[in-house]
Amino acid sequence: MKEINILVLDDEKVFRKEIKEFLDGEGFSVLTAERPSEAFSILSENHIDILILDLRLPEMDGLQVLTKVKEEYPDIEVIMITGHGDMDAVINAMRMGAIEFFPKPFRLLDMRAAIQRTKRYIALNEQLKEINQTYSLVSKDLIESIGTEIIGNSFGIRQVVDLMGKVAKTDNTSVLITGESGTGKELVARGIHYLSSRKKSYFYAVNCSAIPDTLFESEFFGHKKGAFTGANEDKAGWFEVANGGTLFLDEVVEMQPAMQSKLLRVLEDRKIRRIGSSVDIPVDVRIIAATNQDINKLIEDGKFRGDLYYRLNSFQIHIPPLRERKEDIPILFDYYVKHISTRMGKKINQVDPFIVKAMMSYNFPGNIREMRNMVERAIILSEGGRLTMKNFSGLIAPADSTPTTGVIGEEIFDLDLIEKIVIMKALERTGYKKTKAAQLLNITRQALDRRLEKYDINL
Ligand SMILES: Nc1ncnc2c1ncn2[C@@H]1O[C@H](COP(=O)(O)OP(=O)(O)OP(=O)(O)O)[C@@H](O)[C@H]1O
Repeated sequence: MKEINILVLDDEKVFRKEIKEFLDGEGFSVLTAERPSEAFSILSENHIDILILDLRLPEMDGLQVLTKVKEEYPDIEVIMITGHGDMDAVINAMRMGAIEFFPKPFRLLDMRAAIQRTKRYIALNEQLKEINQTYSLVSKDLIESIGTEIIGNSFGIRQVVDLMGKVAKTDNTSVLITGESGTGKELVARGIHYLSSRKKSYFYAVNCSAIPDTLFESEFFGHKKGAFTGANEDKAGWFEVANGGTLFLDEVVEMQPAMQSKLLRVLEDRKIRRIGSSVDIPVDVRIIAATNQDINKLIEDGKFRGDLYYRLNSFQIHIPPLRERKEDIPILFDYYVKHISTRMGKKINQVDPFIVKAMMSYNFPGNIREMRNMVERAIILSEGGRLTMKNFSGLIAPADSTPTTGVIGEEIFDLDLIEKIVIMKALERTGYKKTKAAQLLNITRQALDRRLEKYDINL
């Protein structure tokens, strides 16, 4: 742990001397100040981790000093020293972010224990900050808005984040985000919204595959009371709700052809009309659409309108699958282990290096979502602070972690291991559809289930 620098601000000379001698003797580096002005000049020139602050001071009181310190040096932890009967001030100080308080007189040993606690807290905070800064490609503000970080270091993901920032500078340009399931399409869409001038209005996400055909039109455009049976009152549609903001259309290719035409018209005219109404309502919405399907093929097959595609595709962002940016795998793994274990309050201090090795040769059909779920499950299963291959049942141990029996060099002779590898390959090829995988393996579905159980492969 790094050295801790302490500043003591107290107008009592004897107290300053006594506490400095004691804390120096405990190995801390200690500076002292008699008045707030002196303390602020020390703070401006030195790195201080902990401020021990008396409540009653000349020039300004301790609470005012606390407010100023928290504003100007938010990372400094403050331990308040109070007199007896200052309970209101203590409550205020704690509310304003003081970490501990001590009524005078107190035992120096108790102060040492409080500093040790604060030291551990500072170390934990720095660790968290490190996690947050490591390979996060977006700013702290954006992380707060979109609710998570965008982690990675590959050319592919850097390019995605770069395009996200560029298109966010435009106001109306429609965006089409393509990429397999779990690659982060919604995350990128949120990023565009919160980086853009529309960030103060709604980001409204709609999963087009989840809306029954009969409800599509009223959900998007709203309706007037009495427009159809069940329309008991006037209702705004999503275009109106998201007015001024961004409408994210996930799985856009699932829209019925009639709705596709209506969406195209809105994109062209920038106005909508509620069902049953004759009044046009202007809408100012950026559309971000996403799909994990081959949209060109759907156009060829007549399932998606080419003209709508060209309209949506003013700007395209393709997110490559995780298997095509393998250098992100160790980074994401590291991030999720730290992040999830901290969230669960479960300490992981030993990680089997074969896990990342196995992940590097795994295809991740479910991309980052699959990685996150895999790590979460493994941390739940882990025991004694150790993360081992046993906790990752879907992963095949790399050849050099398997027992020497059954393996010579690159060649595998262990029948069970061969069977497991072939089953995993068949599952990967068929997008983890068990019935199709069983057909490919030329066995029955029940036989596949038995083998999945035997090899402890959980899907
Ligand atoms: N680069 C990344 N860094 C950190 N987390 C990520 C990254 N990309 C995706 N995720 C996480 O992976 C999960 C899946 O992301 P998201 O829902 O955006 O994917 P999607 O492509 O929209 O999936 P689907 O096509 O199934 O809707 C989310 O929890 C998201 O936070």
